[in-house]
Amino acid sequence: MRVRATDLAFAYPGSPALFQALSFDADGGELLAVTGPSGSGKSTLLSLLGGWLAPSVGVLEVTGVERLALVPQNPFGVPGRTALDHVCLPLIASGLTRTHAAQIARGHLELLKLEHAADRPYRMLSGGERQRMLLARALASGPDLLLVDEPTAQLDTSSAAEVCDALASLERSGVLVFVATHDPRVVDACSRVLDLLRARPQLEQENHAVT
Ligand SMILES: Nc1ncnc2c1ncn2[C@@H]1O[C@H](COP(=O)(O)OP(=O)(O)OP(=O)(O)O)[C@@H](O)[C@H]1O
Repeated sequence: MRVRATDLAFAYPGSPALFQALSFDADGGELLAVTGPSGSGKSTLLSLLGGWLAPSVGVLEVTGVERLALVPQNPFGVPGRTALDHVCLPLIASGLTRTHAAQIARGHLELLKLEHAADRPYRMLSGGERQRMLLARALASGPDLLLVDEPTAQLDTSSAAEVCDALASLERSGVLVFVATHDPRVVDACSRVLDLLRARPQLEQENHAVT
């Protein structure tokens, strides 16, 4: 699978462009951090990648993606259902038996270092465990492209570190992952960085003004 963006620009109707002249290529197995200050368009770029929005200018080619998964900024779970139940859900929905689904789900929980919490209800998971469980559930849906929005936004330092380790391990999954973040620890866990600050129209004008 492959994503190729050429000279992308995006503006919401009636608003100035959030970014422009944004070009990049990405392949399966890469983990890209989408960075930039609050309001620079990180979540908006994820929406473009997911096909929920179309670029205002430029071309965004997403090829070979049969399945897409999103871990949103404020994810939620069912308080009384276990971590294993949550991760099994997309597998059972795709037609697997409960036993087979549980076997595969435990593998995803193990990849994200959550095997100890498999049988714990969602309400008893820490913030970092919830975030990792939701990453495991996203992986269980078998995505080619995974979009993750601000995974450490509400976490303390040690939970954020666990999530960063989990994100780094996704590189081995072969999935193409985009992570919107302004957390430098998440950026460090990623293999590449797409900095929207560099594609900000206002900044470009300021640079022209200086030179
Ligand atoms: N549907 C919409 N219509 C109009 N403006 C929007 C819409 N969604 C977002 N915006 C605006 O676009 C800008 C970029 O929003 P976006 O959420 O993509 O930024 P972000 O970089 O992810 O921000 P944060 O780091 O705070 O989550 C913001 O000013 C936001 O208010």
